[in-house]
Amino acid sequence: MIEARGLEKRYGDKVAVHDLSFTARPGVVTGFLGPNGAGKSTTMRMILGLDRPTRGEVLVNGRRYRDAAAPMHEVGVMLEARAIHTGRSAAKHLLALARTHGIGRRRVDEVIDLVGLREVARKRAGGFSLGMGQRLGIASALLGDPATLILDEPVNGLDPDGIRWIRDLLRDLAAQGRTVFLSSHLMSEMAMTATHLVVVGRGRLITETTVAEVIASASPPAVHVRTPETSALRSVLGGIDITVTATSADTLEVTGRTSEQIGSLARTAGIVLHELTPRQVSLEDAFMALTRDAVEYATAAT
Ligand SMILES: Nc1ncnc2c1ncn2[C@@H]1O[C@H](COP(=O)(O)OP(=O)(O)OP(=O)(O)O)[C@@H](O)[C@H]1O
Repeated sequence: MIEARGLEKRYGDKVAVHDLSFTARPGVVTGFLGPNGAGKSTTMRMILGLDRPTRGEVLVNGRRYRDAAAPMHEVGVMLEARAIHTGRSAAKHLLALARTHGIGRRRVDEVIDLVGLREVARKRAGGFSLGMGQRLGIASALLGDPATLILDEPVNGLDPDGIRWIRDLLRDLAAQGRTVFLSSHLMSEMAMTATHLVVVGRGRLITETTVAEVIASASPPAVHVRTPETSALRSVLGGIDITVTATSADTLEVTGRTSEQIGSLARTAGIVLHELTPRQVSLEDAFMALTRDAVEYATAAT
């Protein structure tokens, strides 16, 4: 469990984080989402005691991280994925880390298998691809079998296979009752891994919500319709709760009716349809709308 209460961080005149309160609970993957410069890294550093809050506090499993007796067993950390410049093999790197924390060789083997690095475990980690480096970073975070995981941009630069792998792994870890907290500035990536969201903009909390709620509150999905009879279709698609926009001579974007409803209406009126496609809500758009509002609010308030 991670609990931030009234967190604030100033660098001189610059307020990087302002009165930030949120909770990341065990058993769920919580995404920490915000555009560049929103204060995510600063908040993560404060969670880990690497930066001292100007005001407020943040507790991990009920106490300050720096007061933890065995930090690696409490919190697994991967801060911003960076290339690992090490001449050591992945296995040796993990073993060295394990030794300094009183963790046995068997656990090293376990995490190597868990992150799928068995085949390259004896190769020099310095030559790893970004994806392999991410896996090694996650293996290091998992070494102490921690109750809480904090990962900064873990999906950054991964290919679709890597994203799926990390999503499944993080969901499994949460299902085991762990707290999983990860940051990203990309809503679409976050929607694939997290279920809960803490959204920040300009150092302030915008909302604590769920991915499902963001999708539901986004502007209603449109249906893309292609027909040689646009004016006939327009006339049967009347109603105050419906909007029909022509996007070309033979295509319409319709909101307020499902594709099933449009198809049935067209059939009843004997109108030929060449295409009928429900559009996915753009999560990136929903996120932009959320953060844009906060920026406007901040501007209006000052
Ligand atoms: N040491 C520092 N001194 C002065 N300003 C800082 C310092 N660290 C961060 N900031 C500022 O605080 C704000 C928040 O930065 P932070 O790196 O926490 O954001 P972020 O959400 O992690 O962004 P990104 O996704 O780009 O890493 C930014 O405006 C940044 O320029």
